Amino acid sequence: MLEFRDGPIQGVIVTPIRKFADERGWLAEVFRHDQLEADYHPAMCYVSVTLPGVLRGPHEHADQADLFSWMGPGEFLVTLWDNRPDSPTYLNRMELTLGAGNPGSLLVPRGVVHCYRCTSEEPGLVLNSPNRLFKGPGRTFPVDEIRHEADPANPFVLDEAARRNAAP
Ligand SMILES: Cc1cn([C@H]2C[C@H](O)[C@@H](COP(=O)(O)OP(=O)(O)O[C@H]3O[C@@H](C)C(=O)[C@@H](O)[C@H]3O)O2)c(=O)[nH]c1=O
Repeated sequence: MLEFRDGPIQGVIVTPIRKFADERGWLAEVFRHDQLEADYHPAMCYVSVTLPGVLRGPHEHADQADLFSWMGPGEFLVTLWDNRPDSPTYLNRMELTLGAGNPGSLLVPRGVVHCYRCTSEEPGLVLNSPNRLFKGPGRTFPVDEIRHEADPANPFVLDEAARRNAAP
């Protein structure tokens, strides 16, 4: 059984999202190539909405890095685990709260297992700007995903469930 400990994960980057608000509403930058290493420049972007209480993941990518942006509506609890045996932070776990109350983006390198749960009473929105195309050019390749959530006995699935059950 894997033993996790709380701590930073090498290569994970958390960046606050600054909202420029005025009488019309607000505007925020989501990513800039001058602030991202070239290997992490996004290849595409998609948006998803997650219903209250619902968990997406945990899973990881063999090659892709995800660049998530949470800016509301909604709030999320995000959990990451370093699953790279050659990493100095192997088996470290990070938890973050991101969304309308704490807008931010999160770079998740390959090999870092990740999941997020919508914790608000309203559905939550997230953008993802990964550095690879989903299913590759023309959607002709297999999906790059290791879906830990498919196995209820998986250590990442069990760790997420244990922490949620222990939460006040
Ligand atoms: C990710 C993705 C999915 N889809 C389609 C496939 C499927 O029919 C539908 C829902 O996709 P999924 O079930 O893979 O969605 P989901 O399980 O929410 O996948 C996401 O989970 C979070 C935790 C992540 O880390 C992301 O990288 C992403 O993999 O959308 C695309 O067309 N393009 C995409 O880029």
